[in-house]
Amino acid sequence: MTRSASRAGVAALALPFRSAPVSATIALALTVFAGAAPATGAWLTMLLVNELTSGAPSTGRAVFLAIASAVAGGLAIALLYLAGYLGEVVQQRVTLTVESRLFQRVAALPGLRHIEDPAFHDRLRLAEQAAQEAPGTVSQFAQELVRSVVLLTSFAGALLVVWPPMSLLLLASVLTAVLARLATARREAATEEAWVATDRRRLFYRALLTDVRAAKEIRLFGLGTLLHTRMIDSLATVSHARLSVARRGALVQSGLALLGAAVTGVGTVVVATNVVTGGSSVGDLVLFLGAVGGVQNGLTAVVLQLGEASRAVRLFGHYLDVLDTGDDLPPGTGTPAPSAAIELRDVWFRYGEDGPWVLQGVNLTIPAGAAVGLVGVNGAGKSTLVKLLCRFYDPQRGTITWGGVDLRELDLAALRARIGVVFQEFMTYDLTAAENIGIGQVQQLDDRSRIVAAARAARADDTVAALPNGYDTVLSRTHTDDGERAGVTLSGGQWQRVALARCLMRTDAELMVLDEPTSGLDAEGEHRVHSTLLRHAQGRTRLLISHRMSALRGADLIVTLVDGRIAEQGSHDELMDAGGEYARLFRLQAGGYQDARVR
Ligand SMILES: Nc1ncnc2c1ncn2[C@@H]1O[C@H](COP(=O)(O)OP(=O)(O)OP(=O)(O)O)[C@@H](O)[C@H]1O
Repeated sequence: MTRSASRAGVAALALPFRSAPVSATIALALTVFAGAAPATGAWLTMLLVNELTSGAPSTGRAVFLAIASAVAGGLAIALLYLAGYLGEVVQQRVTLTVESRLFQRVAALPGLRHIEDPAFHDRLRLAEQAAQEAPGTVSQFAQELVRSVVLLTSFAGALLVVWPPMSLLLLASVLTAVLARLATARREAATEEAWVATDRRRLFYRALLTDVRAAKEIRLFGLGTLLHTRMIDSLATVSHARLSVARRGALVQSGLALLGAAVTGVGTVVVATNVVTGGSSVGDLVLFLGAVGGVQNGLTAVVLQLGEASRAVRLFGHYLDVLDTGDDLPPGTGTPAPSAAIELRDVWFRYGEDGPWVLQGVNLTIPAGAAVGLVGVNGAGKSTLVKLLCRFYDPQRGTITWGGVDLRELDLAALRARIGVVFQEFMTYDLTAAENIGIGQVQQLDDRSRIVAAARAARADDTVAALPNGYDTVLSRTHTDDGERAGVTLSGGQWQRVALARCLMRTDAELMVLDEPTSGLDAEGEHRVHSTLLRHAQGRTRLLISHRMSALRGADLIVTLVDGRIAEQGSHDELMDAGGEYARLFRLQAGGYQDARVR
């Protein structure tokens, strides 16, 4: 076993004892008792048979032995059931621990690198599966092993007394079975690893088929059959791979079972012949058959569990890997200075090591308290720049400073607490309206007056107040609230106002970023948002991204981004006079509104 496999094995084995120490220990003790019970029963049966065939049997002894043998059998079964229940208790506690630790790690990842990495998602899926299974499987194996060791020790004496070579024959057949099962387990684990991406695709198609947001397109474009076919094809591919490994394993195991039966046959013939020649008693034959049956059943169970455990241990390594995943951004500890300018100096950024540069040597000063408009065609790099300001990634070259301090040196939570953003792809949460707004400042989630104030500032108050249950209405088509009342959903523009209200919950934020904040709003709504922002964000630094050029006209500074480079910057008038990219885009849009009847 490699070092990492033994580490995974020990960790998986320790998990039940860490999660539920008392239940796990009692379950183990009960299993040990249950392991000794069949051998005790077999000894008692042998004594009973010998008593009955002794020539002068005693009724009292025979009755005692019969009752004792029945009690031993009953006790063995009762103990197993009890151990089974405790095993379930342990399993539930392990599930809690595993889910909690796994998703605590995911939730604490500071940047977006891991969460955007398909390999990380593959590992996470394997980790979740394995961490659910492995502790139960490994501890079952450990219990089975303990039970079998007790059982084997108690039967070994019997086999050695009746026909010693039988022990060696059984040992040889068991070793072969163990090796074969381990090889199958390795193949099973490798198959899961090889096909996890396909399995995730299946889950993706399945989720799409039930996704309310995708439902309209799926129906209009008639995508149901396509998605269903792809989902089933993925499932069939994975099933086929699993079955082929299982088939090979079953063939090998049946061959080995036949070998075991042949060994038993040889032993039985030898002992039966001894009984005929008077070398052994009938009781000896009964004991021998009980011992061989007991040993073979016990060992078969152990070998099967061993296979499960070794497969689970290998996959459990992925769980440990996820827990060990390093932060995708090095931590900083500095405190941001209040009311300071943000400076980008020769910032170069690309998403992947081989990918194209998205930002190419950006130099920009965002003065404290200014309203800065960012303009550029699709894909120019505007949203990427916002993500760097929130430090979701670090630039490959150059620096971004706030108050003269590199963002990398600032405490990440403190940095992000200073920023309020309405992202271009903002979230619509299946939560209540109040929660949808309140999570903008999660410490104030229960502060209804603050939530209402934010909604008013974003002009979302009337809409929310008119909902069937006001601020407590669940904004969802697929979830009900605690009182089983169906949720409702908002229009695109109404959602946008709720997202804006969420951002405005951050009354202390020094930087407000609005990435396309008004694209879903009607003309009147857009005008209101801008006047709201002027009022509520006065004195704060504002970065506004919009394709509606008129929305940025009043900004203190307008910056044009072309292919990840700053092409020009200045006020609206300066840029119009310069006649560059900004003036071109502005005229293009303004031209669309010219109509002889409009003055
Ligand atoms: N997470 C990502 N991983 C890889 N590439 C990305 C990612 N996000 C954006 N890109 C790429 O970076 C480039 C710039 O995208 P960005 O979203 O910054 O543009 P934008 O100026 O905001 O465009 P738009 O006006 O369409 O919103 C695009 O080519 C895009 O494909």
